[in-house]
Amino acid sequence: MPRNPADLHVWSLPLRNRFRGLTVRDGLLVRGAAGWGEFSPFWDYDAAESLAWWRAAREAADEGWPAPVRTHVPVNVTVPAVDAATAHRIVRDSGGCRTAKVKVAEPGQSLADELARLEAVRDALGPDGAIRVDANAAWDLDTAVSRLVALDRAAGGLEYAEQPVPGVDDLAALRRRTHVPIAADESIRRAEDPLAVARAHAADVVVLKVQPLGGVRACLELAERIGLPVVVSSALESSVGLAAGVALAAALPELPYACGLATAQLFRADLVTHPFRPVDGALDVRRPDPDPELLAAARAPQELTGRWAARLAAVEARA
Ligand SMILES: O=C(O)CCC(=O)C1=CC=C[C@@H](O)[C@@H]1C(=O)O
Ligand SMILES: [Mg+2]
Repeated sequence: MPRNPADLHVWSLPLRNRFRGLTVRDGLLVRGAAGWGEFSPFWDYDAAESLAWWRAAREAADEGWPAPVRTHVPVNVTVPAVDAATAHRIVRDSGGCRTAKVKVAEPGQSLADELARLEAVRDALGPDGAIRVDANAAWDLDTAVSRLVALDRAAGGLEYAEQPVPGVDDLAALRRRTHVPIAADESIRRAEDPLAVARAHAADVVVLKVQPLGGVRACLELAERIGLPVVVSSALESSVGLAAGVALAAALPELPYACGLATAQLFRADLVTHPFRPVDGALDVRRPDPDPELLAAARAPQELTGRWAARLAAVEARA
């Protein structure tokens, strides 16, 4: 069904540090009977791959989400591939997060940069915090084996390594060659068959993201079928989109790990008056509405709005 243009808002918000190669994040909000949904596939996702993201936005706008079973969601602070001093500050100012996820394998950076970052994060977190790393599938198997030895030592122990290598077979092989637990992210969210990870015993933990996996209900069903511990992470959404991740984390029967949903901290501005910021290392389970003034301030330039309209039309043609 075509949407009323008044119910669609294209936004663009600056990030504090480069993340996933981006310094600005943009997306589209859609309003329906159940509230606001967010559609914000990264620009390297084509129309076919963006369809799941649109399903998630439609679920938020038209149906809403299943009831929560908890009132708070423990979260990790996300540390981009920044220098050690910045990493230290990000962890210190994280709102009490006891888990840090540190980006590694950034193009142009050395192992020494990563070791310094991890040491700084450990220093800021103290001895009892948990540190995980995310390599976004950048290493080959042998590199991953040796890097994890060094990073594990610098961090004073790693909780897990997220997607150190690309494929399911390599994840499974790496898991046999390291004592660091393995989490699968891209092998779930960009895979033809997200259950292959479980069949191949390729991971100890799976990362689920609401938009790329087609909504909160789709993720709950997938979590049940995968049968491995789940970490809910954001896809770098505004706080309107983050609410869907929070709803998933709040509805999962078990939540043994901190979730990667504290990414509002990576934004310089947001669309809601009270963005999702951790207090005592956890987010409140709630669903904030966008603030009209903040929406107006984040309004995308006309050229970008046109590109999102074209993108949405291409995705809807496939829906
Ligand atoms: O998990 C987190 O702490 C934050 C979310 C996060 O890291 C990501 C969000 C969006 C895009 C991805 O490159 C990245 C990830 O790989 O998990
Ligand atoms: Mg990841």
